[in-house]
Amino acid sequence: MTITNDKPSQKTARPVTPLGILVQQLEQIVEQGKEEGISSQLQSAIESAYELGAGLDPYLEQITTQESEALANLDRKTREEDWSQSFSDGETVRRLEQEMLSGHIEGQTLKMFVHMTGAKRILEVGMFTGYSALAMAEALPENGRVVALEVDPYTAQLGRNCFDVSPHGQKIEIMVDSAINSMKKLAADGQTFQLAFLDADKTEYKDYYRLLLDEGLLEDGGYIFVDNSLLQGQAYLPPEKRTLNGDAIAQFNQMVADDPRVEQVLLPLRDGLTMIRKL
Ligand SMILES: C[S@@+](CC[C@H](N)C(=O)[O-])C[C@H]1O[C@@H](n2cnc3c(N)ncnc32)[C@H](O)[C@@H]1O
Repeated sequence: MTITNDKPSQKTARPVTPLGILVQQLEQIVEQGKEEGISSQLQSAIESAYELGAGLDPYLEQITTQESEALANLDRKTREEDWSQSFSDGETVRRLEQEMLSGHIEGQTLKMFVHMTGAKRILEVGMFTGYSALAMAEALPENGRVVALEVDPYTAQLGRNCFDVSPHGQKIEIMVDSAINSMKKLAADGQTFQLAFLDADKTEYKDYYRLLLDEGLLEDGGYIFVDNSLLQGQAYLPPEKRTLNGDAIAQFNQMVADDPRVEQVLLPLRDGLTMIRKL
């Protein structure tokens, strides 16, 4: 059995989703089985399990509407960047990595959600190089707006350069500051949003959620989409297997589940995407 992965972005990116991690582990078990000469029946069973898992993401990529040229360009620029060098050189204020980018499937999902909800004012918390911001902007009408929050000026500028070559880029306004500061400013200005996408500091998700619901940033009937709500499986793995971020996500998920002001569903897409509706 040959294990291949044709997509250049996936060759170098380390797995950051429960499925990606599971597939990597199965790949190691398949190889180990060959070395240790296990029974052909067991070898064949683990190869089938590997095949089932490994085929899913490439298939989703294949049958999902292809991304625009502007999104493909943004993805390429993000992968070309040497993020660890940029951090060592002091260009980025945070340690960033290409794996942070949401990408094709999640971008198309968010774009579809914007069409379905008819949202015109969107708040993105955690922009990075702007893949999700631009994907959502592509679904907005001309008078729609995405306010994208990002603490790192370098990545915000990289995103801005990519937005400027898209016909939808002018719908995106970037605020460079800590997300909490920006959200407080927006609330003080009386700004409201119909849709918010949370994707910044996992340990601050609870604060973003409270600011949206308690400070009036999210309109009644509005939606919050939350990325990484499975956090590589740590949300449901035993507490001793969780990192600080895993703990934060598990607590955040429970807080949302216990909140009678909303209804929600956690979609097992990529690293988990929770859809929350304010009642
Ligand atoms: C996972 S990435 C966002 C990915 C992006 N949504 C996409 O689709 O490509 C998280 C981003 O949030 C930013 N971030 C982290 N903590 C932040 C904070 N406290 N305030 C504002 N931005 C923050 C990071 O600099 C990083 O660029």
